[in-house]
Amino acid sequence: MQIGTTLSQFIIEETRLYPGATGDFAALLNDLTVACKFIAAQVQRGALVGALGSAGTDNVQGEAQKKLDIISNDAILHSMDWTGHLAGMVSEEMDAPYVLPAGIPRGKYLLLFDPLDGSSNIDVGISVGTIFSVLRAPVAGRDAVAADFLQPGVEQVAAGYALYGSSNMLVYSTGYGVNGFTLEPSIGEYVLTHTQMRIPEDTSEYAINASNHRHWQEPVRRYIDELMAGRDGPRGRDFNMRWVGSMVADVHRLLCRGGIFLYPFDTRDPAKPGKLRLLYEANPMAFLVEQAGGAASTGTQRILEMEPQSLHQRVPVILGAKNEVERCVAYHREG
Ligand SMILES: O=P(O)(O)OC[C@H]1O[C@](O)(COP(=O)(O)O)[C@@H](O)[C@@H]1O
Ligand SMILES: [Mg+2]
Ligand SMILES: [Mg+2]
Repeated sequence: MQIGTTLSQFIIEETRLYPGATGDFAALLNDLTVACKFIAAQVQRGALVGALGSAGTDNVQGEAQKKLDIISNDAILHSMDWTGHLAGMVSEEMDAPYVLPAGIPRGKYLLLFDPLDGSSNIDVGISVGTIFSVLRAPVAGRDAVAADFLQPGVEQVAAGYALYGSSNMLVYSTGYGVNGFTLEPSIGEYVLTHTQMRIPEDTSEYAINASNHRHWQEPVRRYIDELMAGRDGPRGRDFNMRWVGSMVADVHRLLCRGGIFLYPFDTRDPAKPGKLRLLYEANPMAFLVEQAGGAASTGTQRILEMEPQSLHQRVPVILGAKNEVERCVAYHREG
């Protein structure tokens, strides 16, 4: 019996594809996995270690924070802030860039993350995860400022997520496809289990929070209504719906068996043109989906080409099976 390819081994071998690589990136990713294993352990122990429930505080976006939002945020900050590979970090749970400790060298990478995605699901035992994105610092060796993080998603050096579910997984891409690793608890290592994950161009499964139907714009309403009409409607076949409510789990399903996921523009709050955050959710997931052969759009623009305006900007998200995303985008063009 053999262990298989561990994530550390895979990262180091993949790094050799990049001429002149210093090993900083491999080290960065390895350090991040330590935090993910820690968070996975907290999620698994849940109520036993008092990790469930509300923290009694709000984040910068006015959302109630769960204890695990804060535990996860702190775990990532403190697994990463001593390494010298980073020039800065931003997170969904922090107003401004994290100030790295004094006396630590400033590196060449930026880390952006949603420490616990799907946190409203945490108290009821449903899959949650951590989403991350890595950018190059425009100026290496000094503290990053907020503007340094406002790079379009096409500039991502890597993106990925850890899924805390029925299995604990780590899925990531550096631009050479998407690979998935499962945490083998007996040795505490992520082991390669999902090689070159692909999203088929067509699908019969969609994911959307249908309770917002009345708030959607006409193109999305038309697209979803046609799916729901099934074989009696213009599509002439039936579609199935799945909605976990943790983006990380919904996107993982897409990468495992295909589908389309939508959190579209809606008219509930004019200040929020979408629910999901560009830097912490939309960009990393769009990167993975495109790397797996899918597409990712706001409905009117490729997500990865958006020029971010602010750290906590929200955007509409339509991603997954290429032909379905293109159809939905075409409906937006037709108005
Ligand atoms: O229940 P809603 O309002 O439709 O929102 C669901 C969406 O919100 C999110 O939970 C937002 O993530 P956070 O838990 O990190 O705030 C997504 O994962 C998910 O797709
Ligand atoms: Mg989230
Ligand atoms: Mg979150």
